[in-house]
Amino acid sequence: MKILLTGKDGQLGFELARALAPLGEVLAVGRANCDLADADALRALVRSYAPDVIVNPAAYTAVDRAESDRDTAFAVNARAPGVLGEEAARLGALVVHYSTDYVFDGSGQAPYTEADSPAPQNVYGRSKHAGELALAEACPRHLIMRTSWVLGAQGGNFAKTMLRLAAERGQLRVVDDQCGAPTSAGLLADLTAHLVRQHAREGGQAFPYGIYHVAASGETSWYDYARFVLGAAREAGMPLRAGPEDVLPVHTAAYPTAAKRPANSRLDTGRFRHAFGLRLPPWQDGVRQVLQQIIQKDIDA
Ligand SMILES: NC(=O)C1=CN([C@@H]2O[C@H](COP(=O)(O)OP(=O)(O)OC[C@H]3O[C@@H](n4cnc5c(N)ncnc54)[C@H](OP(=O)(O)O)[C@@H]3O)[C@@H](O)[C@H]2O)C=CC1
Ligand SMILES: Cc1cn([C@H]2C[C@H](O)[C@@H](COP(=O)(O)OP(=O)(O)O[C@H]3O[C@@H](C)C(=O)[C@@H](O)[C@H]3O)O2)c(=O)[nH]c1=O
Ligand SMILES: [Mg+2]
Repeated sequence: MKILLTGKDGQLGFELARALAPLGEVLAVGRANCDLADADALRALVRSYAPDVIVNPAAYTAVDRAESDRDTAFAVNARAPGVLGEEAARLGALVVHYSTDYVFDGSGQAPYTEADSPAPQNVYGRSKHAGELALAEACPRHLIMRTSWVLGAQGGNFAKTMLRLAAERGQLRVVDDQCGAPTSAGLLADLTAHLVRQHAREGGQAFPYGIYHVAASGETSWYDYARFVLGAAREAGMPLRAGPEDVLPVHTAAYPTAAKRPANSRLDTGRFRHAFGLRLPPWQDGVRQVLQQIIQKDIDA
């Protein structure tokens, strides 16, 4: 099996390079050898490698920056998945792609299902939703995993931001009225490998292609997540100026950002768990694992 992996230096791409390695020959590309905003170059790359599977974690993920950089966000998040889909369809290849809780408007308290209509509130969310549609239309053999609040040891994320701020300051202010589930890149990569393997064995008519909500189980707010991270980091002996007790809860209105974020980022993962018979561990497990890796990296450095 030949697998083309984009975004190899991102949080998820880094973990996918590890998790996909035992399944076949993996061509892992990053920004340096594959600019996703260059549709012609992307098309040429897929044609020359002719993969059986394309795994596409590359994305424009700077949520606030996207508000003032709409064209790039759409080129990477909307157009590129369409191009990958078109080329995959010609090859009969599978495309695995990732999307976000930010496609929803975040109203209500109930977890969103795949049947709920997206209504993104920011440019990033609109570009990711456009990418879902472009891929699905171009290539019926797709798996789109909509996930939330991704964190990994490689790359940037909220947990790392909290560790950095807590090392610099004695107090942090974090919003407590946006809820979701932090999901580790390692978990998403391992789940992806299971799906790719299952597809290689029994792909075809019976395979449950489509869009799935995939996140760690449980839920939290950014505020409680920040407190959890600082508590675990302190237990592990990290030198921090601010601990969990130094995090102040604030309302979204008191923490202005360029992009509007959904208050409800809960994803109902029932469809995924039943279709593939896989369990989604609690978010705390993934956060603890990533923190251990970050701390180990610190010690090694
Ligand atoms: N991060 C999160 O919280 C969430 C992410 N997702 C989705 O999951 C997927 C993986 O996200 P994650 O790993 O966290 O994202 P990262 O931002 O960690 O990684 C994305 C990678 O894509 C690369 N990239 C961006 N633009 C281009 C381009 N024009 N050409 C080539 N490469 C490019 C980035 O490079 P560079 O660093 O140089 O820009 C980076 O290496 C994405 O589809 C994202 O939308 C879904 C929900 C939550
Ligand atoms: C740094 C910081 C953020 N916040 C708030 C802002 C925001 O509402 C929330 C999270 O901030 P961030 O900017 O780190 O997170 P953000 O970049 O919005 O994270 C999102 O990224 C994209 C790619 C996704 O797909 C989403 O699932 C989600 O993970 O916390 C504070 O309240 N205090 C702080 O000190
Ligand atoms: Mg961010």
